[in-house]
Amino acid sequence: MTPDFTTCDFCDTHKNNTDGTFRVLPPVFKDYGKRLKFAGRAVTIKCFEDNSLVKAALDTPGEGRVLVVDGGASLRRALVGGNLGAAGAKNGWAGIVVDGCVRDSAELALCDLGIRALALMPLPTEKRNEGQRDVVVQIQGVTVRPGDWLYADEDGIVVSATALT
Ligand SMILES: O=C([O-])CC(=O)C(=O)O
Repeated sequence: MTPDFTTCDFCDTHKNNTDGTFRVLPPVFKDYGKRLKFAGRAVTIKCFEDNSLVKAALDTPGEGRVLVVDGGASLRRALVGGNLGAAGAKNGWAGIVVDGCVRDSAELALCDLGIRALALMPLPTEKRNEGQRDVVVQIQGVTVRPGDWLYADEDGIVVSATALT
């Protein structure tokens, strides 16, 4: 089911927010998944050119949440590919937002969840089991905390400390 919201309406309502509870991600993310519009609470991962924790998360039930991956904006390795995308969809994740790269674009386009990332990169990571989960991350300089609400549609991606209606 497509969620019923628009990021533009949220921005109209919250554009004067000054306490940082409403945040807008920079418009640098491209869309690679089957769902353009998705929303859910954030689960965060911070990692660098190692997707061990991303795989571990997507292999567990997503319960409608969004996996937010602070990959340090690396353009050198792909943190999500076709297998991980398919696992995320099968396990009920609403979406994946990667401050970094993904690969297997043809397969990702068939995955029934949202996938946003900076770019495509065919090189995979080396899995060294390094990284952190459930920490405060910076996505393109914007803070995302575990449990924040993330809303993505054709116009952009916004993050809020509370559920938006
Ligand atoms: O396993 C990886 O590193 C990413 C990948 O290629 C996939 O998800 O298919």
